[in-house]
Formats: sequence, structure tokens, C-alpha cells
Amino acid sequence: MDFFRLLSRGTKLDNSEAFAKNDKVAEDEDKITRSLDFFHTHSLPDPDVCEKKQKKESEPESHEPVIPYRKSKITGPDVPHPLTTFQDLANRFQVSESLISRIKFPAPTQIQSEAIPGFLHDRDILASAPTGSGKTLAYVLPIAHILQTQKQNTTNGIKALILVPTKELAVQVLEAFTILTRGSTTFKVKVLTKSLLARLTSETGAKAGDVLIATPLRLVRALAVLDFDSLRHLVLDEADKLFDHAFAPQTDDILAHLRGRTLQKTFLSATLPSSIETLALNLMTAPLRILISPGQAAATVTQNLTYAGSEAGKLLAIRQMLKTGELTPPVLIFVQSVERANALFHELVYDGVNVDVIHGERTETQRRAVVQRFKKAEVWVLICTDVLARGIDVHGVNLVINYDVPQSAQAYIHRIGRTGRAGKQGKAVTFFTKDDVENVKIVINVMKESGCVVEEWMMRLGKVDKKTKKQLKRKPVERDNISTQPRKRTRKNHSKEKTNGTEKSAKEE
Ligand SMILES: Nc1ncnc2c1ncn2[C@@H]1O[C@H](COP(=O)(O)OP(=O)(O)OP(=O)(O)O)[C@@H](O)[C@H]1O
Repeated sequence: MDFFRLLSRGTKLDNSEAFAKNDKVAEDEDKITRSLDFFHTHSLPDPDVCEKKQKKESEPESHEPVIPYRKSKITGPDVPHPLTTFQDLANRFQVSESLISRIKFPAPTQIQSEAIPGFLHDRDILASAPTGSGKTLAYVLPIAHILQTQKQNTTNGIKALILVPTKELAVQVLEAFTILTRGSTTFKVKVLTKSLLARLTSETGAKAGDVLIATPLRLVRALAVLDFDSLRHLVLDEADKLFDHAFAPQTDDILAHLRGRTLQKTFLSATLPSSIETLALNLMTAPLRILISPGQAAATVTQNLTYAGSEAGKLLAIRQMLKTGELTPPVLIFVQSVERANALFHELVYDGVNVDVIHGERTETQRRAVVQRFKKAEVWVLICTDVLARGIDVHGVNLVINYDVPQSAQAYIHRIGRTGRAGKQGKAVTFFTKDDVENVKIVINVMKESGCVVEEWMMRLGKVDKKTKKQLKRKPVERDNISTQPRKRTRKNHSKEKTNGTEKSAKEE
């Protein structure tokens, strides 16, 4: 029985449909039908074994060691002893009590426990740890300690450079420094904003701060005017993203500009494909390699896959979730292009949902304001492109909906990682249609890798070969418009959507 023939019956799920079938096929069909039943019209028990398994594994809501890590491997010469408590920092590394007192967490997470001593021993670090496991503090804390105790902060140059893929993440890292060092005047942390870039390039004597947080596209424009003579630390947060096709030219230029300097390097991400790992290791000296549940989705996220039949079916599914109360805010909805984000926004506004939208075509000010309003719960449902997939930490996001199947395993892991953070439980739902023949396999594979017990029909779908994976990454699936009014896909709409999906998402930062 052809899997997609079964699925193509769409959202109607008509049981009376007369299929000639043997017992085995009937059993398969039952399984598929149950898994597609997002309107809950079937009385069969929910067979979502992934959810069941994860519920069973779930533990009380606190942090380390509650975060369930599945596998970890720490390698490299002279691996330092892990940190058992934050108080250890005072004894082992003479970190000031005032800095330690600003850490509001009971204990370090595993990545912090392994990476902080490495950083303070001046080691290069390549680290992969799940989304929401506290990677930011793992480098912010050592940098804050080092700069607070250094005498030479009077020099104008940048001492630590932190590269991140999006402006939102840059602001968030700045906030992490602010929380930790509030009131301290020993060093300055700045984000390379448009206005700072303008000042640096036009005013003599304009300063970039002791710690500069920047996105690659903006930093390359400032390289010529920045003073890196005192630079000692280089952090690439979301390192795999910074080396992927959208950012690689700029990241390469930045690394080339810094070549020859003795730097302590830290590269981190929840996903570090082997190609990126090889590349990163070539840039490092005797690195500490910290791999905690590498390449896996956070164990705290319950993953679901929902067959929506068609584009119209996706809208119906969202509306159904609104009715049944499944859309408990805060909710993040990911779509694949700017045009689709705007279209879905208009549909949900029409439905009276407290919703906003964020993508690379909104101004920097609008983007900052939207994220702040979402963080303050003034916006309940936020529609976004992959611009918010990486790093963004919004407390208590309940649900992530992949309205469009993401284009890679990495994108999937990061998107769903906006929920289930810091040991809390979260839920992710991915809609798919028959247009998603290949990319849904990528999602299923992550589900398997993450320990979800997937259903048999999922097992039978197989894997996606490397070439197809590459193609999927570069070219999003062509989809019908998001609209209550079913419209035919026109040539014009097609090409417009293609542009939005590929070029804009590549440029978004
Ligand atoms: N030791 C800790 N105990 C409890 N919570 C922590 C701890 N360290 C950090 N957190 C909190 O965990 C949340 C996630 O941290 P962070 O954003 O650094 O995760 P991340 O690993 O960088 O995730 P991503 O891969 O998505 O960027 C934040 O809200 C942070 O304040």
C-alpha cells in the first residue's frame, strides 16, 4: 500500500472508503489513520508512543541534573574536572563572590559544568549540547570573570568577540551579560547595531566595547575600523549556522581577518554536523570536545507529526486547535517564507487571535519590539520564519508549531528547541502534506534519533540521501498560498514564493 496514497485522502479520513485490503494492510492503515486524526474524530486511543514515552521519562521541574541527557562524550588532552557547584568557581578559579551571587541557578547544567572550567583553563572548546541547556552562560560567565579581573581593560580594543547569526540573539547575549554584571563598570559589552556601525565608520574615537556581539553580515562591514589588537576570546554561538551557505563567506572573511592572532576559541551549537566539526577542529589548538546528546532534539520536547492533507487543512488544523484550547500561549508558529508569515498573520488576525509576526523584512526596531512583547506575554502567538529558530530564549513557550516542515534536521531541532527549555516540558507539532514526501523523513529521523518510539509507517519511510538533503536545504518546498479561499497556484505566486523562501531566508540575520 502506497503510504502517500493513504495520506492523500486528506483531512476527511473517511472510514467507509472501500479499499480492498488484506489484514496486514488494514492494520497499517489503522495506524496511519490514527496518526492523521488531528480532528480527533476517531475513538481509538492516541497511539502517539513518542509522547507516552517522553511523559514517562519526564521528571520534576527543576534544572540540572533533571535535564535528561542521553549521551555525552568529553574528549581532548587534560580534560579539566567538571564544576559541581557554582561556588566551586570561587575556590578553583577565584571568581568573585559578587559575580557568583548574580547566578540565580541552583547548579550548573552539564554543558556549564564541563565548558566553564575548560574556558577558564584557556582551552579551545568545541561544544554541542541540547537547545535550552544553558550554553550562553557557559561562555558569558568566564568572559565576565576574566574581564572583571583583568587590569588592561583601559585599552580601547575589543577583548572578546561573540559572533551570532541573528540580531535577536545578539541582544539576548547582551542581556545575559547585563544580568551577570549589572552595576559593574570594569568592562563594556556592546551589540554591533546599525547605529554603532555608523558611528564606528564615521566618528574618530568611537569605541566598540570590550566585548562586541555581532552578526557576520554587519561585522564584515566594520572589520577595517575595528581594533582587534587586544582580542583574546572568540566565540561562535550557533557555529554550524555561521558556517552554512548563508553566512560562510562573511564568517570566512572574519576568520581570515583574525588569522595569526592567539585566540581562545569557543564554538557551540545544539547541532554540529561532522563537516562543521572537522572545519572547527582545524581552526583550534588541542581543543576540548564536549558532546552532550549531539544532534538530538531536547528530550524535554514532546514531538508530534500531523498530516494536514493540504494547505487549507493546515489552517483548519490551527483553527481546530484554537477551538479545543490546544493553542495554549505562548505559541511559536514557524513558516518557510516571509510571504507565508504575513499571509498566516492576516488569517489569524481575522480569527481574533492575539498574534504578531517577525521575519527578516521587518525593521530592526520592529523586530526588537515584537520579541519584547512576546517575552512579556503581550503577544500570545508569534508567527516567524527561521529568523527566530536559533537561540531565542522565551520563558515558558508551551508549543511550537511547524506550519511548514523545516528544510533540514538542524532547522527542525532548533525550531522545536524554542520550547522545553531549562528542564521544562514543551510540545512541538509539525504539519505535513503530500508535498513533503522527502523532508518529512528528515523530521521522522530526528524523532527516532531523539529516542521517540515512532510508528511503523514512519519506520518504513527510510532515510533521505545526502544529495536530496542538500537540495532540500537550499530550495524550499513549493506550496499553495495560505488562504481561506483555496486558490490555484499561479506561475506568479510560485516564483514569488520561491524568492521569498530561498533568498530572503538566506539573507535574514
Ligand atoms: N544552570 C542553570 N540552571 C537553570 N537554568 C539555567 C541554567 N543556566 C541557564 N539557564 C536558563 O536556561 C535557559 C536556556 O539557556 P540558553 O539560552 O543559554 O540555552 P542554549 O543552550 O544556548 O539554547 P539554544 O541552543 O537554543 O541556543 C535560559 O532561560 C537560562 O536562563
